[in-house]
Amino acid sequence: MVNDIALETWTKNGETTGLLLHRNDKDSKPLHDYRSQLFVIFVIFSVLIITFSISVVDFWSDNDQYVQSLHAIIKSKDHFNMKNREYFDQCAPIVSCDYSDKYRTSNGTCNNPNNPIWGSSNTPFIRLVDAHYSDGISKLRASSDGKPLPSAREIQVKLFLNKQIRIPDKNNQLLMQWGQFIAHDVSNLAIDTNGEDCCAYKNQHWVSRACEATITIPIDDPVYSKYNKTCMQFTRAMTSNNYSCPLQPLTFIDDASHFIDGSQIYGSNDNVVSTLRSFTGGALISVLDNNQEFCPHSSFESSDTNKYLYQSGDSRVNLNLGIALFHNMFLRFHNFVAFKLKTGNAMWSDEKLYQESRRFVGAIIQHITYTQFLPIILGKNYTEDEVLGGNNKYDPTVNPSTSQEFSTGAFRVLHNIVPAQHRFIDSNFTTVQVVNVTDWMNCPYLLQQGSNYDHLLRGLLNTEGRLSQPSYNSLISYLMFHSNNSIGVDLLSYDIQRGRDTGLPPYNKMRQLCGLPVAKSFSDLVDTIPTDDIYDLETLYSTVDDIDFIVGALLETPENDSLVGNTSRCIIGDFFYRSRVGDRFFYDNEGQSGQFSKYQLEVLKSINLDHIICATSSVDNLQKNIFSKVDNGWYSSMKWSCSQKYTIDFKPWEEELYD
Ligand code: HEM
Ligand SMILES: [Ca+2]
Repeated sequence: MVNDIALETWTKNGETTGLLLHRNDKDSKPLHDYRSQLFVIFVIFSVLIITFSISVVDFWSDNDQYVQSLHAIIKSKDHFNMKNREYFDQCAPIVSCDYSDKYRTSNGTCNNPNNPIWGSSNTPFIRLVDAHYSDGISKLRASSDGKPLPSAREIQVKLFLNKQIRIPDKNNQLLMQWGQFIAHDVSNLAIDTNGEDCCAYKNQHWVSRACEATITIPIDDPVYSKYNKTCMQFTRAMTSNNYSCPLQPLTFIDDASHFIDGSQIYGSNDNVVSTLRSFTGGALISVLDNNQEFCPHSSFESSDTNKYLYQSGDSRVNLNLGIALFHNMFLRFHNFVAFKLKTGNAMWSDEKLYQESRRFVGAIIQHITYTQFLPIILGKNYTEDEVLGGNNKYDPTVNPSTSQEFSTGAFRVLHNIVPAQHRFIDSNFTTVQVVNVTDWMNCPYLLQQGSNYDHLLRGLLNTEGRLSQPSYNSLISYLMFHSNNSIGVDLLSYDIQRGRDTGLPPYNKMRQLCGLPVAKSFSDLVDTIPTDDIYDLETLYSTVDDIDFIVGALLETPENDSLVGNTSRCIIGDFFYRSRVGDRFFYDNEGQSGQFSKYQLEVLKSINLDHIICATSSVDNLQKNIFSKVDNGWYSSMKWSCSQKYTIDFKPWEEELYD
């Protein structure tokens, strides 16, 4: 009996005295004799001891977890197999693979020999934590007391808007642009844009699924109230149902190949790939304008010359001028590499030149991301220890898929470094134009006029970035996708609402996953969030368990030399760790069919973003650290010229030499 109770008490982990008394009341016989009383005292005493030891165990296990490395928590072998099992059981396509092939497939299939569709396009984002919906299936999460959560825009207004810090960052705007470029390599969540004006139907009895989650704007909103707007257009994301795979709870599909493989340049499936290839000399199709090379134009509204859009491997190529610039830069770089490889290998076919150039470009994108970008985003030590740590052996048990928590949550925190404006800087270092980011969304033609391509690139290089902070810039906070005569939408409201749309777990759950103690009350958040913000959170949310992930993550004080707080760093670090170790074609993996030769690898490791800029633009002087802003006063001493420093040696690719 004692053992039974003790065992039950132990297994219930802390729910002790109540359980015991309840069981005694109900189950035990009246206590008549002294022996029985002694027995009760003994039991109570044991329970007290057990209770005490459990709290000690809890205390230590919390703290123990706290110091555990990220991988010990997330990398457990079965974790990912369990999470998306339904998809794999019911909907996964069957593919046939040739594992001796040296090149990646366009959609990312056949990377993992045991699970050939892991990380391929049109497969689900993986969940690190189970989906959180109020009905367990698809309805947006509610507060713990059952009431609706505060509106996403109300949170933006009360917690973030107008808290902009205008201290310039030591990093330049190019850093932000690399981040978005990589985001689009690994993550593309299709949105159900059915053309409906959802706010027009808001109060009707029935609304389409896409329109279920419009964002309520508070009546005293400092911006939207001037336009009498109380509802923000928002449509829900597509789910696996839209991909003929009905699953519950909702499961979301990544349209991009999850690997860092340049799929945003080349396309994530064979159809897109073939529309972008010229099929001569391994090159991609391009247009020449004023002696400069640009991405091909899509036929959309081509009658109006100013309204052309670029075509590339990712549908968001035209989203903003900076991302369009990067697509053009990498198109040029691919064609530059193909040309150089052809020069050294006259016999290579178009196919061979295309695949070798793509493999080269993909390797450089990984190299820049892991050695130049991540040390700034996550901090140098964290990147070295947690993301690059260990040997460079491929581990087929690691699932490389993009996580929902990374894509809809942690990586979006870096929307806080998106600047409101870009500068166009000419070769004399004079600013010739300043543009609002929000005035040139889905409208890239400015980039192609005169020397604007080089001017914007010089602007990104030589303009201080927006300091990482708990707010987004004021323009993307109400002018996203605006037209001439209408106000736009707010990116932070979208990020919060998208988190709810995709069933992201709340902030406290993410803390727990990352080894932080679960906050039992708002005041427990003090280890990661400044006190003033905790007070504000308390006025908005019913309990500490209700806080949206991105809201908590944005408020977290950045860790050491990183740009993000503890939980974002953990989730971003997890993704980039898995994306390296779980990618059979990772550029410096040893012992795999796609492995580069020793000399090729030496060259690849010596190349960085500087080389790409030098090879593809007329910018000819670059700061030693490409993502840092250098004062132009120090111009000559702080910069290296392209011809001195940034040539690329293609000799190790000349087959004749190494056959
Ligand atoms: C001018 C710069 C940028 C603009 C205008 C922009 C805009 C957007 C928009 C409109 C969305 C979709 C919102 C939704 O409907 O849910 C989005 C998604 C996203 N953004 Fe940005 N963004 C920018 C820069 C960045 C940067 C710097 C990062 C990270 C370093 C980033 C990471 C992401 C991620 C991970 C997603 C989700 C992608 C997906 O799965 O579809 N963005 N962004
Ligand atoms: Ca990719």
